[in-house]
Order: sequence, then structure tokens, then C-alpha cells
Amino acid sequence: MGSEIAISLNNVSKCFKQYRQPVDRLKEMIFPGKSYTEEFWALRDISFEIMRGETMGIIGRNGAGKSTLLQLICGTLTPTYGDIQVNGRVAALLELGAGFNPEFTGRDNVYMNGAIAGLAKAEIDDRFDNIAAFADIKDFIDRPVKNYSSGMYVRLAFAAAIHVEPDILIVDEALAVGDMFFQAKCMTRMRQMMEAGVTVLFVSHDTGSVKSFCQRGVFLEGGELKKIGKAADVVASYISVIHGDMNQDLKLQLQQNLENSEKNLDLQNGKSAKNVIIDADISEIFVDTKQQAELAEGCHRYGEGGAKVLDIKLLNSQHQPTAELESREEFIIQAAILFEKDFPTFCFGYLIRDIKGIDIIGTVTSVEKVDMPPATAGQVYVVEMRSPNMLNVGVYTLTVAVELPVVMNQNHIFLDYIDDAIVFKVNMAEDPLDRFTAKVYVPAEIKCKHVNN
Ligand SMILES: Nc1ncnc2c1ncn2[C@@H]1O[C@H](COP(=O)(O)OP(=O)(O)OP(=O)(O)O)[C@@H](O)[C@H]1O
Repeated sequence: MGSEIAISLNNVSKCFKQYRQPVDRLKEMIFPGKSYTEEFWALRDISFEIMRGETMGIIGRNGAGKSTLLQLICGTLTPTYGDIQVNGRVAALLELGAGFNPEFTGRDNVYMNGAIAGLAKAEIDDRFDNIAAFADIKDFIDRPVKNYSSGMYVRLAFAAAIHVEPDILIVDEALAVGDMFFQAKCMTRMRQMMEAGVTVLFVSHDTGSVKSFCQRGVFLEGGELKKIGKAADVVASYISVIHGDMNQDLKLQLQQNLENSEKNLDLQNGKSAKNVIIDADISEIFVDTKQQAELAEGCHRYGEGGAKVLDIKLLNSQHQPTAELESREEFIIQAAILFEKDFPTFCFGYLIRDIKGIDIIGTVTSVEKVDMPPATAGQVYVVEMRSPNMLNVGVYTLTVAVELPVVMNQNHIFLDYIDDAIVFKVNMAEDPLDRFTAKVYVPAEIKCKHVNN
């Protein structure tokens, strides 16, 4: 294995023996020699390499095989087939239950953990105070780990893991157990470790943090490697699969709604309508209403179909197409949507993310309590949304979606969802009095009263 490769997996498969029902375990004890188990392949034929210093996110649904994969890399499980090579010292923070001996005190576990990672006692002595300070569990450090809350356990486990100075840090969902402040502290430390060249493997259901945190990603589905590549691409394909499933469920619900009552959509009940916009006056149309326009390179598109965004433009306060806005300048999103089917209504929404892929702001016509008109197959509709730009200076992406509400503002089927369709920049406001420090500006009503004591 080349020295620049941190982890290499070659056709790795893992098979577990599972009992169909709990009583089968008992039967096997009573009738030795007869097996009541069946084979379950948690992972099949997984091959990929992780380079030194790389941060790799692992995503997938519950049961996809993520934890199994991490345990194989850590060596707490052995593969049924295939070969795994790990180059460097590994520290792992796996889900609760793995790692510490519950009967030992926190202190003893820190020493044991250090010894397993190859540290001499003197080295652990040197680091112990820092570990205890990072974990911040006070005198629980000298109590048996079995008496810890799950939060205390993960605090100590993370503190112990990072202080062995690993070459490879493996973090499962475990961090989610810690409180918000501890999670933030861990994230900061992990970023510092990444900057120092530590290879990080990170399992999370939070696709936003995978995008912002990881360079590459692995998407596991049913024990198989569905996709590997740039974190944003892998997250997009995961979301597309999840959306597909959600849409299936929602389509069923929609069908039931329609069967129960022809007029079951909230729109038709008029419950949420602030107003219904039909043939609004849009002064100038900049979007291509005839054919599919080119979208930003690397954008991802998914959805159920039936409607297609032909073009999307960002306009400034002068109603001119732009890729640059001034902070606090009003902006307009204009979209041309071609409907391929009839729909009783639809929703349109946008989402703005920062350069790290974190969702910053967004809205949907249903959130604005505006009901859109029925859509007719073969017709093109131009939708405009105008909002004040409350974003601070930076680079952002614009995601748009055309949705079919099943239950208005609760369950929507994505007909067309274009992730990161436009990349744009927000420049500093010219007037220094219009500048602010936070990521997003929210206006405040201010009062002041002089009170004599
Ligand atoms: N020790 C085991 N014995 C039998 N089956 C197991 C064992 N460990 C895991 N499995 C099975 O392997 C599959 C993959 O489990 P794994 O914990 O790796 O999934 P995961 O992607 O981490 O899921 P989650 O997101 O829920 O943590 C699951 O169906 C699980 O039931």
C-alpha cells in the first residue's frame, strides 16, 4: 500500500449469523449441532481507498452497514472476505458500548485506551490532565464507566481518542449524544486535526455536516457501495434516493386523499390561501421559457417529474440578471417551469446555502401562504420571488424546487429539485452603516426608555 494511502479496502464483505427469532438461540443450545441461524450480509464487495489527510463522510440509511464498515476498519470486527489495510495509528469513537470497559473507572479506561493505541504509561501521564479537562466530567473520572450518563461516556471517549494523537480518527454517530456545546467543541477540534493532516472518517445522518466537513463521501445502501466521490455529489445521490422513497409514500397518501375526497387538498379547501396568484404582472421575463437552459456546473437534479424548471435567474434590485448582489439589496428569483402533467396546484421554493453547504435561508410559496394556480400539462409558468437580501458577504448557492403539496406546507412531493442551480456572490454594502457581522441580518424593532431610580 502506497504511503499516501491511509486506508485501503479490497472486496470486503461481512456476513453475520442472525437468528430469525429470539427463541432460535435457545433451541440451538438445547439441540447442539443443529444451526438455527441464517446468513446476513451486512457488507458486500466494498473496495475503496482513503488518502492520508482526507476527510471522508459515510452516509446511508439505518442498517446500511456504516458502523460495520467502521468496525472492520478499526479491527473490532474481521471481514468474512476481502482485505483491509490501515496505515497509521487509529483512534475511534464508535457508538456507545464499543471501547471502554464498563467496570473500570474513567481514569483506568483512559490508560487502557492509551496503551491499546501504543502509548507508554509516561506518555499517558503527560496527557491525562488535558484529557480530563477536555472531557470535563469532574470527579466522575474516578467512578466506574457503567455509572456514566451517555453524554459523559462520549465526552471521555472523544477526549481519550483525540489525545492519542491518531493518524486516523474514526467518528461514528456517537457525537450526537453530547450536548450542543460539547458537539461544537468536538467539531472545532476535529477541524484542527484535519488541518494538521489527520485522516478523518465520519459517519453522519446529517448531510449538511458531511458536505461542510468532508472532502469525499461514501454512500452505502443495503451493504453495497452505491456511490463514492465528492462529498456534495454523494450527498446529492443519497438525498435523491431518500426523496424518491418519500415521494413514493406521499404519492400513496395523495392517492388516498383524492380517493377520500375530490377536494381534499388544502388548497382547494382554501385553508391556507393568502391569495391565489393567476397571471400576475411580471414586468420583464429573463428566463428561457422555450427550452431547457444550462444550469450551474455540478448542480444536482432530482424529483418525481411532471414539472421541469426550464431556466432560473437571479435578478438584482434593478430587475437585472446578476451573479452578484450587494448585502441588504433586494433580490428576485425568476423561474420558468414547464408542466408535463396537470396538477391542482404546485409550490415553488428556494434555498440558499453557504459555501460550506449549510442551509442559510429559504422560503416556499406555501410558507408565504400564497397558493399557486392549477397547472396544465404543456404550459409554462414563470414564477418570481422577491426577498430582501439579508446575507452577509460571501459565496452562496441557490437551490430551487417545484413541489406538489399533499398536505399544504407539511408533506410535499418534489417534482423537480435543482440543488445548487446558481452560484452567486454577496458583496459588502457600500454604506458602512449597512454592514453587519453575523451571517444573516434580521431587522429589529428597537425601544429605549430612560428610567430614573
Ligand atoms: N453483530 C451483529 N450480528 C448480526 N447482525 C448485525 C450485527 N451487527 C450489525 N448487524 C446487522 O448488519 C446490518 C448493518 O448494521 P450497521 O450497524 O452496520 O448499520 P448502520 O448503517 O450503521 O445503521 P445505523 O445508521 O442504524 O447505525 C444491520 O441490518 C444490522 O442488523
